[in-house]
Amino acid sequence: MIELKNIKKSFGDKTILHDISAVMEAGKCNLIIGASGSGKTVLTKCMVGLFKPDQGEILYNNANMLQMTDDERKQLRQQIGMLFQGSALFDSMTVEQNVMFPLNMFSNLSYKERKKRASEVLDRVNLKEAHHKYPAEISGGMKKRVGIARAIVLNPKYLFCDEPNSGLDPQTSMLIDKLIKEITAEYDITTIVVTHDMNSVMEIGDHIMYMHEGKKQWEGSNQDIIFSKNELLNNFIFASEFLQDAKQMRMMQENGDVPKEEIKK
Ligand SMILES: Nc1ncnc2c1ncn2[C@@H]1O[C@H](COP(=O)(O)OP(=O)(O)OP(=O)(O)O)[C@@H](O)[C@H]1O
Repeated sequence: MIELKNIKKSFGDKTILHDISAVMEAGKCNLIIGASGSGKTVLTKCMVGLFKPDQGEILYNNANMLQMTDDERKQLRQQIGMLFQGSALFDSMTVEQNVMFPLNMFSNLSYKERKKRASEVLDRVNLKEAHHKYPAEISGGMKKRVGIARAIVLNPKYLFCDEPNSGLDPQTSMLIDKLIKEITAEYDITTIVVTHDMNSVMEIGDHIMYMHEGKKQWEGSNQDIIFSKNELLNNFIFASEFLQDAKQMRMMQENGDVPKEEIKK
């Protein structure tokens, strides 16, 4: 579990994060959603230690990251896996070499053990056949899978995914979402996903935090989100036809037929 307490962050005289408190639940997919510029990236960079908040606490299983020694922070960093936007693979390395990279850097395993571990995680993300291919030879969806394999190869307790569906077609996006959700539950990871994708919100959003202009405006589950009374959140999510349809279906199940113009109310 990760707990944020009263996080504030400014750049110069511009306040980016205003007093954010939230909980990222263990074994769940915790989504951070919000419009461009709302502070999602700055917040996640604070959470992984790339930015230092001006104020507040970031508790990883009750230990405040901001008060850790360098060694403690280094140890914590090794428990965090990251899936970057665009996958960020090394083009000059094969798929297998990309996945082995964190093991080469941070583990004491022998070459044979590292190869075995890379093979295990590549199998887990259904990339048995791609070990010796280069990133340029595989599809965007496969690159994301390699990125996921690399992010989990050190058995992290925490997984950060930045826009995991960017650049993917809807079907591949769904497969990547499903994989992230399965891995989160299987390995009991605290997963944080920054996304604009409303399909993901409904599919994998165990816990969702909505940010607007650097403030947390709402948090809840994908079961609650379509019935939220928060006007800013509603304007944001119901820009998506998909969620309007989801809400209509839910209301029809519960109350009988409801005309579409009623849904935004
Ligand atoms: N290093 C920085 N220095 C100064 N301002 C920054 C820095 N990083 C981000 N900002 C500002 O912080 C604000 C929030 O940016 P952030 O990247 O967190 O938004 P976001 O919600 O992640 O947007 P997007 O969905 O487009 O990625 C923006 O106004 C941005 O210009």
